[in-house]
Amino acid sequence: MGYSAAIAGASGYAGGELLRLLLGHPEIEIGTLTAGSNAGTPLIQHQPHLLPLADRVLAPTTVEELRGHDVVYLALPHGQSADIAQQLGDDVLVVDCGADFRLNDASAWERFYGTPHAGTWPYGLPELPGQRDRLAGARRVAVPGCHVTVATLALFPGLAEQLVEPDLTVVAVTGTSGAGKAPKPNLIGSEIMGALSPYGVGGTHRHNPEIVQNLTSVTGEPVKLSFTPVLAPLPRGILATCTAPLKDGVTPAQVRAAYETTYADEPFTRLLPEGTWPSTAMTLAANTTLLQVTVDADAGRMVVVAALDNLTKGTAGGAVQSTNVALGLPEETGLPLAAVAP
Ligand SMILES: NC(=O)C1=CN([C@@H]2O[C@H](COP(=O)(O)OP(=O)(O)OC[C@H]3O[C@@H](n4cnc5c(N)ncnc54)[C@H](OP(=O)(O)O)[C@@H]3O)[C@@H](O)[C@H]2O)C=CC1
Ligand SMILES: CC(=O)N[C@@H](CCC(=O)OP(=O)(O)O)C(=O)O
Repeated sequence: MGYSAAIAGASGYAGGELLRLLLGHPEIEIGTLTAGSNAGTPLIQHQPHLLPLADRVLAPTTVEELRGHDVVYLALPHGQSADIAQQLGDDVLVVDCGADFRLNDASAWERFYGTPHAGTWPYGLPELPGQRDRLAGARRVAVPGCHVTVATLALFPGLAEQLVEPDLTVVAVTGTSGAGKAPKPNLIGSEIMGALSPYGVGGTHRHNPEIVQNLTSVTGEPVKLSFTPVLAPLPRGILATCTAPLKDGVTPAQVRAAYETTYADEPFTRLLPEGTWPSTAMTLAANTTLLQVTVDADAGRMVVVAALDNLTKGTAGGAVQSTNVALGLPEETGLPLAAVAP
């Protein structure tokens, strides 16, 4: 094994998925695992699916515990990363699954998160144009939000190829693990089961500025976005339906060709054969984003449907993918392409 990795937040959902993936990574050895209030307890109590790590005990989340590794993954609540990262050397690769270092615009951060902006790190979405070069050799990586990954991958090819107007709608149906393990008032089992519930409606969700940032970086012009997340009674997965007005004269063949070309060589993002629509089940536990694109001629809009697993490509898989790029390893190392079915 070439590298050692510590995981802060190992008792949580993102930490658990990182561990599941790293157990299959041939170049990364799992080092210290830390938690907050659950420090001192066995990992297996919180992650009973991770039997190979049954002998591990969670340490407290301190810089001393995290030091001495080549890679440190932070899978902590927002706002916890800056202090730790500052105390880790510039030679350590720090990969933050939280939001703290994703946004360029301090005023957007303050508006949506309500705290002072900590800064901006290289953004962990290798599929974005030019991003692999920015991630190669990086020692700090900000992993995107899960809704942001799916919406960005669904929309940027149409925008980059100037096929659609930058006036976008995204409706993303999401599983509950996106909200983390900590109890939440809108995540009471008997109220979630059997219900679909919108939240963060009307441009208020904190992923709005992040999606806009990514898509603006591709178009170079302002982007208008209406984003609506919808909570669904399933543990993991996001299915996003994304639309944009077609520019005059653009044909369905041009739209399909743009997506085929953009994703032809991408290891994890695939345009499905015509007529096959993505579902969350097709991406379960895989690091994939599956897409289908069509044109609604009557509405004059491009329609892209995209699915991913919020814990795999949407968090931990994306984090490992960017780790591979940053360390100069083959990008696919340790990352599953095959999902679980049925
Ligand atoms: N879930 C998802 O789909 C996605 C999550 N993310 C991001 O990943 C990060 C982790 O999310 P997730 O795993 O879902 O959250 P969880 O609530 O499931 O896990 C949070 C983890 O952080 C630890 N923790 C909480 N408070 C503290 C503290 N004060 N000091 C040290 N450790 C603490 C918890 O430890 P303990 O068990 O001891 O409380 C636990 O290990 C978040 O920033 C989230 O936004 C990003 C994209 C998608
Ligand atoms: C179901 C649910 O609540 N999902 C979360 C997605 C969290 C995520 O992607 O992570 P960050 O918080 O790190 O951005 C949400 O919509 O806020």
